[in-house]
This record gives sequence, structure tokens and C-alpha cells, in this order.
Amino acid sequence: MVRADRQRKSDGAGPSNAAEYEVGSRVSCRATFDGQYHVVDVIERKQDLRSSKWRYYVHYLEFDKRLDEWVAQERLASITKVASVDALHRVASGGGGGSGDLGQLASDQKMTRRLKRQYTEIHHVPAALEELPPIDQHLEKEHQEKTKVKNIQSVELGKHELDTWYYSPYPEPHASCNKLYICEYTLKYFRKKKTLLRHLAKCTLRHPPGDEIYRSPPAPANDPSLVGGAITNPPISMFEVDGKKSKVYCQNLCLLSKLFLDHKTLYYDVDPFLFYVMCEKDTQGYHIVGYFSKEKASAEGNNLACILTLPPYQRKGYGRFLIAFSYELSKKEGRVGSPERPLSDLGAVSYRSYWTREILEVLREHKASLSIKDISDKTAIRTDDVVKTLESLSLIKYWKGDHIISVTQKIVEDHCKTIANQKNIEIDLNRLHWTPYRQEPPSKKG
Ligand SMILES: CC(=O)SCCNC(=O)CCNC(=O)[C@H](O)C(C)(C)COP(=O)(O)OP(=O)(O)OC[C@H]1O[C@@H](n2cnc3c(N)ncnc32)[C@H](O)[C@@H]1OP(=O)(O)O
Repeated sequence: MVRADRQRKSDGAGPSNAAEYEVGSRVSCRATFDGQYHVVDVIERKQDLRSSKWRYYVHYLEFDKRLDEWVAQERLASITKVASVDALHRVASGGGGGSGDLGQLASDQKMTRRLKRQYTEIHHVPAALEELPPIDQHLEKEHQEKTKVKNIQSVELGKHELDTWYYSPYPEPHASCNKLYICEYTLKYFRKKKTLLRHLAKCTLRHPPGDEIYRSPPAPANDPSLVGGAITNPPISMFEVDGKKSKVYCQNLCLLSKLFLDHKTLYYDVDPFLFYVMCEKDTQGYHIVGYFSKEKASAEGNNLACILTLPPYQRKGYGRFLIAFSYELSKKEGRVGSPERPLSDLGAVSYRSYWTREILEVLREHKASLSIKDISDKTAIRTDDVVKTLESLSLIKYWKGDHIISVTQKIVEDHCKTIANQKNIEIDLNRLHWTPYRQEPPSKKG
């Protein structure tokens, strides 16, 4: 699909050229995230009227959509042209390239079998369009078309400026803004900084509009996180916000979180959900770090609908804390639970890590033989998730139609060594003040 007839010039030095490409072309692109060439699909394009140069919105085939980006014409080249240069480069650099650990995993050519299985698990492949019922096919196509190009490029939230990952359906004219300014307490959004500042001058809210159901214990005097008197690990609070009572806040939260979640459709119908918002506290107020949502009554037995740690706070153990919190709530309800599917790649890797640790700890603690149901009862992790996790650790056998846990304490201890360095923020259950949601009785009108 490359329009070679319109190719203006072909340089001799590198793979880059100035050919024009149609939307739908499959070409090579030098990525911002690692400076290497990767195969991309051209999703959209626009021409600068003054320079008449094209900019292309590209999707990297090997990577998640969050790495999609607008690139200059010079960054694209035909696949065949790049192949030889890139192959040389890969050999010289020992292969690889990617974005973060997940990207690294994708392109490592010396992948072990275990890593390969993990890679397939974390790279969620959505169901093929033709496998869906016709009505869903139609909705899916509509969704894909509408969300294919990221609309808002960045948001300012408190002291952070965040680069966004995905399209979010903010209402117009905000949906077409390059950057949004968001109040970190109300999550109201503005097109201009000065409007946000005017709002902040009047806004008295300093925490999410709900009940504080958890506050982490104060750091002890000899806490290693206290460096020169400065608290590097600030106190955490969890607020429960009811989608029905604080509708606008929860809708704003969903719009914000959609910027970092690829495929969630809940934006406006927030009434049936509770939102558990995690904040770091300082003298200014409670700063949102992440959240998870949970259906008030889930027919599928899900204990979590959506989970997000805002990018500046990721990979510090907050995601694991949120997941653990969702299971503690399930334990208080006397139920087992599971996250709503599909999981994103990051969701899958975080859940797998959480399940692995919890299950290994139970196996270590209870030296007596445990059944899958025992593990599920102790952890509130649904039995199919327990089975999947044990399978990934090769700690389960299928024998005469039953799953049998096949493990020795030595094997458990060996596995435990591999998780010893995980970031784990403990939940102090004495500080959790929560009762399960009770449906309001129908009003007796008329
Ligand atoms: C049901 C659903 O909602 S599915 C959708 C899940 N949400 C999203 O995808 C939204 C965008 N992503 C996020 O918000 C975050 O990445 C979350 C919530 C999934 C994880 O939050 P974090 O605060 O980063 O999690 P945390 O620091 O506790 O890490 C959890 C585990 O995932 C791993 N992990 C997190 N990010 C990455 C990454 N980019 N690459 C590789 N591993 C990662 C961590 O190493 C850790 O594993 P370990 O303990 O074995 O070392």
C-alpha cells in the first residue's frame, strides 16, 4: 500500500525515507520508546498545510495500544528497506528493544518456555471480531473506530503532568483538547490552567467525597522509609465513594481512568458501583493515587470491576495493595471473588503476581495438605484462579478427573525465594472499618 509513485526522495544513509503512506499501510517505524524500528500499522494521518509534510498515527504490532503515537513522516520506512538495517542493528545490540519490562519480554529472542507462557498470558488477545455475536460485533467495530486515535495527549493533575495512554470520551469541547487540567480533589476538568486555578481558589474539598474506611498506621520511629526525617512512604487512606451518591465525581473518575484503560465501557452509568479511592495524605490534603471499582451486586461474583494506579505511582506496590484490599473486602463479605474480565496485560501480570504470593504463603503456612477449595476459602481467590496459578507454577496435576496439588515444602520455599523482593504494602486489618454494602429497601411511594 506504499505509494511508491509519490515517493519524493530516498536517502542513502538509513532506512528512513520520505514516502507517503495511506491509512492502513503496514510499514516500519522508528519508535520513541527505544529508538528502534518496529512494524506498525498506519491508523491515521494528517498533513501540515505549511510544510505539506505528513504526520502519522501508528500502532506498533508487537506492543500494546498505549504506545501508539503520532510520528513525523521521516520516521517511517518500508518494511523491506528497514529489515536489513534493523537486522544488523539487532545483532549488534544483542536483540531486544521494547517499552518497560513487558516490551522487553516481547522481543527477547532467547525466551524460555516459561517466559513464553507468561508472555502469552500477559498479552491479552481480544476475541476475534467474528467470534462475537452480531450486535457486539457492531458495537465493537464502532468502539474501535471511535477510539482508534488518542484524543487527549496529557493531563495536569495536582503536581503531576501525565502523558495519557488511550482515548477517553470526555464531552466536547474537552474531548478535542490536547491537554486537560484536572482538580485532584473533585476531578473536574478544565481546558485552561487559569480556569482550574479559579476553581481551586473556591474549592474546599480536600479528599474524595466518601467515607474514609482505611488509614495506614503511622510510620514507626525506626521506619527505614524515614530518610533524614522526611517521610518517603506517605500515609495511605482508602475512601469508599458511592456511584449513586457522588455521581459526578465517579463519572469524572471513570473519564480520567479511561485515559489509562483500553477497554472499559463504564463512563456514565456509575450508580451500580462503589469506588475505592486510594490517596496519599500530606498537609495539603488527600492526593489520589489509584482506585478500584466494584459492583454493588455482581451476578458473576466479581469483586473488582476496574483497577488503576495512576502512572506516576505505578510499580511501587500500590496495585498489589488495591488488589489485596479487594480480597479483604470479599473476606468480610464471606465470599470468594475474581476481577472482571478481560484483564489488560498489566492487570494480568499484577493479578498473577498477587495470586502467586498469596497461594505460596498459604501453602507455606499450612504444611498439611490443602485442597484447592481450602486455598480458595483462606484467600477468597476463586478456585479457577487458584488452579490457573498452581498450573503456572507447575504445582498441580490432573489425576482421574481431579486436580491434585503436588508440592513439597522444599518446592514451596524455593518458589518463595523468587517473590522475596516484591514490593508489598501490608494492610493492617485493625484499621479497616467497613461493612458490606446493603441494598436500600425500595421506597414506598404511592
Ligand atoms: C480488571 C481490570 O481492570 S484489568 C485492567 C487493569 N488496569 C490497567 O491496565 C490500567 C493501567 N495499569 C495500571 O493501572 C497498573 O499497571 C496496575 C493497576 C495494573 C498495576 O499497578 P502497580 O501499582 O504498577 O502495581 P504494583 O507496583 O503493585 O505491581 C504489581 C506487579 O505487577 C508488575 N508490573 C507492574 N507494572 C509492570 C510493567 N510495566 N511491566 C512488568 N511488570 C509490571 C510488578 O512488577 C509487580 O509484580 P511483582 O510483585 O511480581 O514484582
